[in-house]
Amino acid sequence: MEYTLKEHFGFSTFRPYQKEIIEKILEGKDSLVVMATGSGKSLCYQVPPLIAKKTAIVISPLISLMQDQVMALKERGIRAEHLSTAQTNTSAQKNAESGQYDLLYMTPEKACNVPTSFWSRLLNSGICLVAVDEAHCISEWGHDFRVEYKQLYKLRDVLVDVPFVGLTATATEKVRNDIVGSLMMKDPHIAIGSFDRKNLYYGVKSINRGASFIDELVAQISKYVANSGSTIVYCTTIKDVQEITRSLCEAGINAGMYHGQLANKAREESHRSFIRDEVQVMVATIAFGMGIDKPDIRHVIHYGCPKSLESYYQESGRCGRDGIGSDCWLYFSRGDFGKADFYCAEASSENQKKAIIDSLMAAQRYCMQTTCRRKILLEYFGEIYPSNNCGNCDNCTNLKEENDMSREAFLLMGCIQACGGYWGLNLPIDVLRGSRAKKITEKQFDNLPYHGLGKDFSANWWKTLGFQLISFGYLVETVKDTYRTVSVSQEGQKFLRSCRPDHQPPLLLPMTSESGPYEDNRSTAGDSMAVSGHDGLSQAEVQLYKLLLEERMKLARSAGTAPYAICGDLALKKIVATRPSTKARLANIDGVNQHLVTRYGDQIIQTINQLSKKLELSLDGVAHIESNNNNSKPHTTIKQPKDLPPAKYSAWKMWQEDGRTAEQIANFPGRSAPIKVGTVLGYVLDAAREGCTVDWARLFNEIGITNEIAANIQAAVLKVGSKDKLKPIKDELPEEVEYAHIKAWLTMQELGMSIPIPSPQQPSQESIKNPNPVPEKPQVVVLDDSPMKRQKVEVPQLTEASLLDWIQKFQNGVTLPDILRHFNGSTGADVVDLLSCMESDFLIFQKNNVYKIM
Ligand SMILES: Nc1ncnc2c1ncn2[C@@H]1O[C@H](COP(=O)(O)OP(=O)(O)OP(=O)(O)O)[C@@H](O)[C@H]1O
Repeated sequence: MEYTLKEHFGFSTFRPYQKEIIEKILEGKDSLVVMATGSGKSLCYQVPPLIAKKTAIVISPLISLMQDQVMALKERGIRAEHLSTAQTNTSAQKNAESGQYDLLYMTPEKACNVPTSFWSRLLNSGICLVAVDEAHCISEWGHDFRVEYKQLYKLRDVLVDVPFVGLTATATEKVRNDIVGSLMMKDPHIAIGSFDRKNLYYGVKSINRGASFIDELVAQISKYVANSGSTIVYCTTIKDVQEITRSLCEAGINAGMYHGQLANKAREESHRSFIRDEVQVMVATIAFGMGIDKPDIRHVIHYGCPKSLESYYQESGRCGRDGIGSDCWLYFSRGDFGKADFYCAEASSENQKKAIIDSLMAAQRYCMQTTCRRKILLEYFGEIYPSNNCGNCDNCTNLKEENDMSREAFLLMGCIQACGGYWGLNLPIDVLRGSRAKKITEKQFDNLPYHGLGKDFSANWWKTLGFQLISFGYLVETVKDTYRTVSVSQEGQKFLRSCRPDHQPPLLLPMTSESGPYEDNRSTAGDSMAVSGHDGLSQAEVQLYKLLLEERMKLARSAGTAPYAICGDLALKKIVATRPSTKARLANIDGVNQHLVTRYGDQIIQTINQLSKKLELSLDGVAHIESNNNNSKPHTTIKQPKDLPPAKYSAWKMWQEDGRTAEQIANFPGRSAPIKVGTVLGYVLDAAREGCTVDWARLFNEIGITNEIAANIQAAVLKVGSKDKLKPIKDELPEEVEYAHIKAWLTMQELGMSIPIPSPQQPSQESIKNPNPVPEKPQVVVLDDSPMKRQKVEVPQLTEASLLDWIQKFQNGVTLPDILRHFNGSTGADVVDLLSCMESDFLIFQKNNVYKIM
């Protein structure tokens, strides 16, 4: 499975749930997969056909979505095709029948209407699964119900014993049950992942609609465009789409437009040019929806509040699907919340109407609350978020001023209590604002002492305060059927008891854009790059990245495909950070698949060589860029990490960014007294542990860690069996191996990186000093702590076949020291050279310093 993952997708590890789901499918079990957008669901049905060597049928709701997926799969060397009205290849169906595709995409209509003979023939060739993508379309409770999806159960009669897999990014329990029932799943394996999109930054801002805001938006988007990556601007009306597109184009930004009134052809063209990076910005209504399978969208902007949090989660979820930090900004104006009647026009029953209003209220609450946005979103979907501060939304990153709201809180809570505590927020607010509506006079709420005391503030202002008091626990919201009521909590009662009409104890609440202006210290434009920017790449590396983006664009154009299908942004950043000089090193980068190496490898290596020379960048460093998808924050940073003292940070900066040696830093003239070289090195290693990028190849070179030394340290660590104490390790090593070597090697290991072995073209210093360090005659060696523990081994001749043969014997792989010891009659450089060639030919691969057979 891991080999298939690396060969075709370029990744070396599975994401959470992927492996177990694939295993279940291969066992023939029906499965339901409910995982967030961008979490890697597709891989769960894309890997099994490559292992089982049988076709996977994928039911997908949109032709454009199928086309994009087929395009990307072909770029990974996978045989994929779609059967739909848009298919121009007349023999596709015949080819499919004879099992010529690994993945065959079909619309539900097509799947239900092809003749049974088609299925029989394909069954003969072999079908390993039927995947129903966007499976929530099956359910009338889902937000995209498609009646044709309901017919899919009929395939069960024909495809007996074929496992069915339902996949969706949003599904309530009702929807889940519908999927399982409708697809007649038998005791399915159910995998439900977290909905937290850790790499997304959520921000909200209240705006005044109009020309000046649009100017601001255009200025902000032009910064995004300059920094590469795609942007979607979602608007609530077609008029807004047209206006914003016009403003962007007038500012020279290449923007496309997508909405329901465009002709089909124009929509397809818009979609195509966005996918292929011919336009960087798409301004659209929500019609630009489910079919967007582009992994490198860096910004999703909502101009106007969406009608529900479900829609917001879906639409903002198109952002950063490749796991790189990306931004979701929502700009709302007060008018957005007055659209309930407009949305309710679609409702056919009273219940539906209530549900629509409720959804809009939830979106309004999301906009107005001052607590963690991620928590609000996740808890809305029933997931418990364990912290009150995610550190990646505006409310958690902005220092907001606090206001004493004691009097206003006293009025609102007092009024809610006086009205009985069984209304929503609207009625008590109307009472405070002095309304004499029938509902109020009938209940004689106009006689309450609170009546009219709050007319200085708008209803929205009071609502914001109400939401804040809910989020701080002074009010509680209760949902019964579809009604929400708000009452005073125990905490609120305590506050009320301590109040007198002329005096209330202080109650500090953060200022909101409604309760008073606040400065967003991570303002919408420039600073957002701090999250979605270039992850600790140096200036020269950013330049290299931009040049490689252009090269990727050229490759994509000549191949008639999308740039992301050639190579994802994250893998490209890793290429930039490592600057591989050989195809083997390129192949070893996470995200680089065999097809990419075989097809474009030479060209990429040549380009990197040329551009790196021009930008004075060294080759063969170690990448330290991570996606933000697995809980972890990006490792690389150019800002000072919180836990790194300034002295260490400045030593690291001088070493890594200014290119000084540890010795130069130790004796830097600006210092009051010189410090030890070892101390500087220790600082650099501490900085690496705190997430700062370190050019390990340079460090190893500077302190003299050769291939041999690295191999010796690894062997000593294995022998000692612990990395906690340095002395026992040092005692196992030759005199010339220093503590500094051991510390550097261990730190690199701790950070999960591979040894920067000098490339074959650049022989290690060791091999220059001592060109033939090993005895010429084969000899007998005794290995004490390696996969071949206590075996006597005849030292064999080093050839590709003998090396392959030998590695093959060890299921858990072998380390470089193991190989060096086994092929003791060959020089280290020869072994490394051969290993590199075999890696670039995808015969073997390296993970955590262990070589395994592909
Ligand atoms: N094991 C992995 N390691 C690294 N990246 C991965 C892995 N699995 C998937 N990805 C990447 O994650 C991104 C999102 O994957 P995918 O398209 O499968 O998500 P999804 O869950 O199907 O999203 P959606 O709900 O939008 O369809 C892709 O760029 C994919 O290449």
